[in-house]
Amino acid sequence: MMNIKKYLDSTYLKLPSQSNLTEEQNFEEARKITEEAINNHFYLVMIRPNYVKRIKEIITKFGSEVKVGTVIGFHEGTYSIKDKLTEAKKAIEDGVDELDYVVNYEAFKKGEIEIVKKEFIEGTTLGLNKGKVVKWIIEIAALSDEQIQTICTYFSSWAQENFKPIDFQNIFVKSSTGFYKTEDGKPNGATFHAIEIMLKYSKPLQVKAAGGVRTYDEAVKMIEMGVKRIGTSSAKALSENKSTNSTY
Ligand SMILES: O=C[C@H](O)COP(=O)(O)O
Repeated sequence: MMNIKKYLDSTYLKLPSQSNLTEEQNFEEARKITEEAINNHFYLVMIRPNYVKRIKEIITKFGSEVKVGTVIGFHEGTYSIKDKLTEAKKAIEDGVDELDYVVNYEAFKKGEIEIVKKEFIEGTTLGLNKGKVVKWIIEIAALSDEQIQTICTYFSSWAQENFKPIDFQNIFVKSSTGFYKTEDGKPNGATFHAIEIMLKYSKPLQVKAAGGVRTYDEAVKMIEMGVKRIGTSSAKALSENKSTNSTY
């Protein structure tokens, strides 16, 4: 059995309104997955920006090596570049280790490539200069295969033009937010088909599969394909080789 724990970004991104909880009860859910990540040695916990400071303190208090990641511009990605950078800077001040930006994929689909290029370069530069890992969520369920190929190709070439080869291990293209609303029945998260395209065209960057990964076997297959990180709200079940139906 493969030990998948070091690939897992254990995720809790619901807002209180999405889980019918008070703010403190919602934070409690984030705290629970953090303790679970610490006890099970997962790689990272992925939580909303306003929880970063307190979650980092908990991890530090435990003396654990679990990293803290947060989402920027979540979940539609349409925030301005300025707002994304402001949110990212605050998360860095609060002690975050990894920044998962949502790409302005609506701008990309409208052909406004300069917006996407600017946010990719500025957002990545901010993170790398502070020693952070940076990921760009492209929201594959909103894109055609051709669009996935194109955006991954852009990221690959912008990265090679603007950053050093040593940085490529710290820049990821990530599949999904897990929150995108699709037509009935269509998956809103990572599919093997889309991951294959991402792996092929994002090189030399890394790929993170997130959204709808619900079984150990799916996770292992993606890792064997070349994915370097799995984002999932079912980390514990996956690590124990149990499948789950839990969804956002
Ligand atoms: O970053 C997004 C989540 O990791 C994916 O969510 P999910 O596992 O609940 O579908």
